[in-house]
Amino acid sequence: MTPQFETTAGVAVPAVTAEQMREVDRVAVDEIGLALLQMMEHAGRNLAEVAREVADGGRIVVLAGDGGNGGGGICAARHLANGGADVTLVLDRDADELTGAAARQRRVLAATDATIVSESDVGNAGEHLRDAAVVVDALVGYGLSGALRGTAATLVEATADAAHVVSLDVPSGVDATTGDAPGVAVDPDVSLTLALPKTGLAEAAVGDLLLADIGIPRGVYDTLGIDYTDPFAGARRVWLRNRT
Ligand SMILES: NC(=O)C1=CN([C@@H]2O[C@H](COP(=O)(O)OP(=O)(O)OC[C@H]3O[C@@H](n4cnc5c(N)ncnc54)[C@H](O)[C@@H]3O)[C@@H](O)[C@H]2O)[C@@H](O)CC1
Ligand SMILES: [K+]
Repeated sequence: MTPQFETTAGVAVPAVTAEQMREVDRVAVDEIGLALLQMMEHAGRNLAEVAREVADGGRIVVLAGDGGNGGGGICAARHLANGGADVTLVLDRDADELTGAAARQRRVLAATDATIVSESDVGNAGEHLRDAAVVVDALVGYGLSGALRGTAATLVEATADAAHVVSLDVPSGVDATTGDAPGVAVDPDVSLTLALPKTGLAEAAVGDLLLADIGIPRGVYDTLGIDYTDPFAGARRVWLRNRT
């Protein structure tokens, strides 16, 4: 039985596997014409607003990988810096290794006064996270393959002592479909998942669960035969709970 979620207003929200979400992404981009950067901007803006609320004026550290999840985190760092927050971006690889949308987001971030730490400067990962009011986890989302390894794993281990952790889409290290953690995984206070909740979020430790509207038109879900009712009612994001 596919786990179901619902909004606090009682609207049923279907959960999807990583594979199904990849299909949603593909149809949105290839068939409907929505650009990845458009969806990523909504992801990043929502993430920035959530992180800003939790930080309450304190320092924010964003951990970012090199995929769509990382791109959303780097975008959030821009919106946070634009709003005057004290933001540090810590990358799990060197900045010049970033590709695609994540590279584009990092290029734009350079026009803010955010501090950018590349993998080679990470050194003692805990150092960068020590006095953060909020750590944003944008290392890996539904693109996880196997147990977290390398700098991403090191950074995830350092989040254990963080005051507050907000994960983008899926806590890094958690399998979006099953909820299993093959290796280390983030144990967040809040997870901000995108467009539709993933089936694994019903099983994993996700903290409080928020669903963000990233502007996907219902025609994408209709094309894929996903029974979708708008859960947002005009809001940018809504709280979800497991549907018993
Ligand atoms: N419609 C959607 O669902 C959208 C999703 N977006 C984001 O895009 C994400 C999916 O993007 P991608 O497919 O690029 O994948 P991810 O960004 O989830 O993960 C890929 C990255 O994780 C790293 N990685 C994977 N397994 C690892 C492991 N075991 N150890 C260390 N590093 C590992 C890869 O090197 C790569 O850098 C979603 O989770 C979401 O955050 C947004 O960009 C906007 C649209
Ligand atoms: K994540």
